[in-house]
Amino acid sequence: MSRHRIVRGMDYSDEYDGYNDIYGHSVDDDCVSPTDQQWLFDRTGARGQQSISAFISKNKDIQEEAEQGDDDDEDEAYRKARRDSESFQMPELTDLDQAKLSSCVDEVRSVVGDSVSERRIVETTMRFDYNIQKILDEILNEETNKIEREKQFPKPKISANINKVTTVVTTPKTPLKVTLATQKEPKRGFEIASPKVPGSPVVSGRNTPVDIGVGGDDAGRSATSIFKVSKDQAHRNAQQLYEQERSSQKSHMHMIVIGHVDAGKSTLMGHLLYDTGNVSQRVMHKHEQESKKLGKQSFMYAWVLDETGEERARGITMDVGQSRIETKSKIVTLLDAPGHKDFIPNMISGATQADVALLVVDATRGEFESGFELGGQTREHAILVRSLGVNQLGVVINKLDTVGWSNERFTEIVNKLKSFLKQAGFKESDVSFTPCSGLTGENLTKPAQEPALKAWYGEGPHLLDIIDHFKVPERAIDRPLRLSVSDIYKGTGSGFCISGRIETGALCLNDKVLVGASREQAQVKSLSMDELSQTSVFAGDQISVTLAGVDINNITVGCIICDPQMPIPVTTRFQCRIIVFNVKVPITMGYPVLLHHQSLIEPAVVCKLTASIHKSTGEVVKKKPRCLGNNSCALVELETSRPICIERYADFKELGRIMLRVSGVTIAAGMVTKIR
Ligand SMILES: Nc1nc2c(ncn2[C@@H]2O[C@H](COP(=O)(O)OP(=O)(O)OP(=O)(O)O)[C@@H](O)[C@H]2O)c(=O)[nH]1
Repeated sequence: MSRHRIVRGMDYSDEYDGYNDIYGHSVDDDCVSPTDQQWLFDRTGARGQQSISAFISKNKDIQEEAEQGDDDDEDEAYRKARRDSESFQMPELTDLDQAKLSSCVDEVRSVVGDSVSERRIVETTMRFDYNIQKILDEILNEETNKIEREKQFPKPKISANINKVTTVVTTPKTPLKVTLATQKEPKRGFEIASPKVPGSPVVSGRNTPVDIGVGGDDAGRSATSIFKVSKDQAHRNAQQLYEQERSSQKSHMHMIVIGHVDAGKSTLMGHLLYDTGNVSQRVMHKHEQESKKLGKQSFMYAWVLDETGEERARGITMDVGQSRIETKSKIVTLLDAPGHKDFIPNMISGATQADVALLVVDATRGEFESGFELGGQTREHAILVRSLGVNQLGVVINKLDTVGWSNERFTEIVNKLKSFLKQAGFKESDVSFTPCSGLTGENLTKPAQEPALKAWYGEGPHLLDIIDHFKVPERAIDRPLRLSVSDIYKGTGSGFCISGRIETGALCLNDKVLVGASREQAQVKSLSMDELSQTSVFAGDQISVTLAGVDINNITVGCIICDPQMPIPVTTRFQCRIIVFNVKVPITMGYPVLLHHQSLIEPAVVCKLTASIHKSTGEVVKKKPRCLGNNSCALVELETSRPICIERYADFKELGRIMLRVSGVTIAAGMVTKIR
């Protein structure tokens, strides 16, 4: 079973088999961590590092490579290019005037859109001393006059024969008749069903949002008549395009690396990147010298992915680090997740992008136990990734050097994990176990060299083999576009950029899309993947997009960008089937939670307990229960304070999964069954 499957024409009851597979078994109560530990965690005085000093003394300094290129020159060239492209000088203003100017520019833009240059708006604003009424009258009158002039004196068009000047009458653009007084507030798609919604995003007015209703399982599924897209976009055969563009390339996969804090995830990935030639000797030498200066040489490989000063100073990963490696058969993007429980929201956001996962456990005596049995993150991470649809798992029994490469310790850990992972919903055939040491590099990219390990493991698969043997999930390319936004930032040119993962469908340059719950229309101005520009991107790709024609305030992390011909439902209320993991207080009606859906984190309340259901059979055990306790399974309704984009699990598995958290603890995971 894959995370991205084509569900059109599928028997949904079959799909729910997978669901029972995940949630049909109980999970021990201590799967989530206690919440009352200190926020600031410092592991630099980490425990159980018996062989680090031995490693450091054995590990020869990495030789510095000859300097390659000059970063400073590149920076200067970049800065110069930026200066050249920004030749228009903004007036020098006080902070107050600057704020007044920005608000006037926004206001004018909301009426005239992109048809008038920034320079003209700024100059007119200065001329009319921030009087928005006068500025708009001036700009709109000028626009109308321009169009009238063009009507009377159409521009001559030079024909192929340069001696003969042909006059071509151009169709004038519709005059901009809008004035501030008559300007109607554009209707927001989500206002219909949610009149009481507070703090809804502003709509820019550059492109009126599509008014296609909110809520209901078919909400907004037929906007074709309202929103026109190009013929190419309307009739595109995405699967064919994918085969044309990608058939000669290696398949691409995203792998998240999870596990309890300090299990050695970053060190393992850093060393793997170094051994596969993805980190130069020069960079590694720099990390080694700098970490040595701070007395943290054991973190030198972790520094490859832990890039921020705070991460390095505290010796923990805080956000998901990204890098890529190439194996024999595929290209793999590595997502190094933070292990500490305070950063689980970041880990969840990373896991939503993953196709497969690598669970790293520390074999050191006492350390495996605290990560697995005593409320650590080993269990919670495994359950979270499974709940998010990841079903292939590689388990790395790491730091085996600290137990003298003991076969008994390896087998003991494998046995404990095997039964737990089965309960969590992983099939035995989809899970593999491998012994490693991220610090010494043992069994990472070549078969075991250490005699004590070789004695019982022989030529068993090394970590790179395990990664290479993951099956690439089938991508739902021929389904409508769904792009989940994980980041928003200002690009270098016009418009702004978002990054995220294409969950289903395809996206091409100049395509029209609908954005988030406001369903504002936008156009794709550029597409890139791994900093290389693209003309088309497909399900499974992690991409950056420059959008035009939409207000940046209407895009939020976690919102979904979708196909205008087949928009995603927008709602504030939906039903889902959940399994409750571990709650201190039983769930009752009105229970407040934080809803996690893709990268979205949104406050919500459990507004109805519809029924308690049997975990394995799905039969209703009790209608309208009063409360839900640990390990129970139920149908509940959730209500969010603002409208969100969501899909039923039966329609789009990728967008029909949710997670509920309270006070930093994951209390339930579920699947959307109905949209109200
Ligand atoms: N002996 C030994 N120590 C290791 C090994 N791998 C990592 N370490 C040490 O374990 C400590 C934590 O390593 P990290 O790689 O930062 O652990 P992490 O799992 O990425 O930590 P978080 O991302 O913050 O959860 C460091 O001091 C490493 O040097 C190993 O294979 N053997």
